[in-house]
Amino acid sequence: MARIAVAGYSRLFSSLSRPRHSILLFSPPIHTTPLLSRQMSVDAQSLADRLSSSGLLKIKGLIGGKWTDAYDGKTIPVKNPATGEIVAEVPCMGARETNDAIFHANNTFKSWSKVTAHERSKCLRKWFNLLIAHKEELGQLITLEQGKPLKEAMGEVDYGASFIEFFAEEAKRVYGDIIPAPLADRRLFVLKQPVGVVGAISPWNFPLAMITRKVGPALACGCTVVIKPSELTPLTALAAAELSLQAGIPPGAVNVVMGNASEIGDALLASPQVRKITFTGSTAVGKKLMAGAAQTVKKVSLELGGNAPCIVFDDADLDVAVKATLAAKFRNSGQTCVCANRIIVQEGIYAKFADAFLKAVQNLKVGDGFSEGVTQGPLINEAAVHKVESFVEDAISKGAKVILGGKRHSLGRTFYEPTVITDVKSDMLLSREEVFGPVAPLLLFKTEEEAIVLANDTDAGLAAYIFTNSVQRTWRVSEALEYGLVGVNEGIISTEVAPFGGVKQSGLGREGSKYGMDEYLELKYVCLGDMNRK
Ligand SMILES: NC(=O)c1ccc[n+]([C@@H]2O[C@H](COP(=O)([O-])OP(=O)(O)OC[C@H]3O[C@@H](n4cnc5c(N)ncnc54)[C@H](O)[C@@H]3O)[C@@H](O)[C@H]2O)c1
Ligand SMILES: O=CCCC(=O)O
Repeated sequence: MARIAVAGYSRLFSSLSRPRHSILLFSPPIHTTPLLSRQMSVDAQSLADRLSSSGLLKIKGLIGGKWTDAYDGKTIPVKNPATGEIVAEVPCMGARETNDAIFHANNTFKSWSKVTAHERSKCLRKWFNLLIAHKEELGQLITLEQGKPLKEAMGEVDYGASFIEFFAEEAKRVYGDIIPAPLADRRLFVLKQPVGVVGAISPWNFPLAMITRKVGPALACGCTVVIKPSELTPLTALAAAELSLQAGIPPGAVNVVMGNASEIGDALLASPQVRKITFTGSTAVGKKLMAGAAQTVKKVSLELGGNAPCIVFDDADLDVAVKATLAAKFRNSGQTCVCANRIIVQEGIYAKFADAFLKAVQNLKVGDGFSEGVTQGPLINEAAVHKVESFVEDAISKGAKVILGGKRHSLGRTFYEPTVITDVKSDMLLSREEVFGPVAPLLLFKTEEEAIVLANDTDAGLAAYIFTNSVQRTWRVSEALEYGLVGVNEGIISTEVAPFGGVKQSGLGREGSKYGMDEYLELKYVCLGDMNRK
C-alpha cells in the first residue's frame, strides 16, 4: 500500500522557501536490481526516482573518494520507520574497510592540512551552498530513513548546513599566540595545528546535523575524517559526503564506513593514525569509546544522553511555558538528547500548567512524516517503543496517572501516542533515565531549593530549561543547575553559534561555536632562543 502522499509533499516543497537559519541507485553486488524498484510501492518509487535523478541516493561507502561495497559483499537494510519498508541496502563494512578509510584519510591529511585556511574555507562554503541547494532531497532522505516530519527534516538541513557555513568562516580565525617571555633572549609562540585523522561516530536522531557539527570544524582545522553514521540512517550521511566531493573537498578527506559498529569502532580506536574520536550517542557506548581511546591516548569528545529538567516556576508566563515546553518535549517525537525529560512544575501553577499543556499536546498530529500537517513521526524502531512502554508501565505501577495517551498509536508499527503523565516521582524510570519518546512526565515541587535538588538529581547534565519572570531567579537557578546548556523562557536553544555539550555523564567537550574548533586542534609551544645573537 502506498503510504507516501507524493502530491501532498510536492505542494509542501514548493511552499517552502530557501533557508535562512538562526536556528537508488548503485546496486551492491549481491543485488542485480535496485531495491527501491523491487520492494517499494508506486508512490515510493517516484520518490526514489527523484532522489536517484538528483544523484544523492548513494548506497555504497566512501573510501578514498571511491564509492565502495563491503569487501565481502554483505549488506544491511535501511528501513523507513513509518512503513517498515526497506528503502535501500548499504554495505555492511568492518575492520578492513575502516582501516583502508583511515589509510586514505591519513594520506589526505598530509595535503589538506597544508592547504591555506582561505582555500579550506572556500571549499566548506561551497559544500554549504550545495547542502542548501539540495535541501529538498536531503530533507526527503531524512524523513525517509529517520521518520521525522518533512518540515522538521528540512529544518534539520538548515541546521546541519549552518555548521558548515559557520566553520567555513571560523577556518580563517585559527589564531595562535605570542607569550611575553620570562627571559630577554627568548620569544615564545603558541601554534594551533590540526590533530590529524578524526573518527566521527554519529547517531540516528539527526542524520545530518550530528555529522556536520563534527566534520565542519574538523575540516576547517585541516583534519580529515572517517565518518561512521548510524546504520539506521546512513543515506543522509552518504548524500552529504557526495556533496562534499562536488564542493571540491579532496577525495580521502571525507570517508564514510558503516556496518558492524563495534568492529568499525574498534578499528578506529586501535589505529595510532586516528588522533581524535568524536562521538554522539548513548552514554553506554560513549564510555566504551572513552576507555578504548586510552589504548592510543586519543583526544576524545563525547555528546551523550541527557535527562533534561524543565522547571516551571509560579511566576512564569503560562503561555510561554506551555509553548516552549511543548517544543522542548515533542521535537523529533521526543527523540532528542536535549528534549525535556522531566517537567517539574511549582505547586501554585501546577494545575493551570497541566491543563493548558494537555490541551496543547492534544493538538499534535501523529503520522507518516511525509503527510502534511503531521508533527509527530514514528519512533525509530521497535526497541524504542519497548523502552517507552516499559517506562510508562513502571510509572503507572508506582502511582503515576496517565492523563493523555500512554499507549501505541492506532496507526500501529512504531507510532506512539503523545502522552502526558502526572504524579510522577523521582524514583520512577521516567525521572531517572531519558525516555527518548513522546512522553511528558509532570513532577510537582514547592520551593526553588527543592526544584534545584530535583533537577540536579541525575548523572546526566546536558540541557535544562527554566521558566520564570524573575531576573534574580534566572541567574540563581542558571548558576545552580549542573548542566551544559540552560534555556530560560525558551524551549529550542540549539544554534551553530553557541557551544553545545554536557557536563557529568552527558559528555566531554563542546560542539558548534568558536569553542567547537578547539576540539580539533593541538597547541604547540615554540620557544625561540638565542635572540641576542647578531
Ligand atoms: N549529546 C548530544 O549531543 C546527543 C545528540 C544526539 C543524540 N544523543 C544521544 O544518542 C542516543 C541515541 O542515539 P543512538 O541510539 O544512535 O546511540 P548509540 O550509542 O546506540 O549509537 C550511536 C552511534 O554509535 C555506534 N555504535 C554503537 N556501538 C558502537 C561501538 N561499540 N563502537 C563504535 N560505535 C558504536 C552506532 O552504530 C551509532 O552510529 C541518546 O542517548 C541521545 O541522547 C546525544
Ligand atoms: O539530539 C541532540 C542534538 C539536538 C540539537 O542539536 O539540538
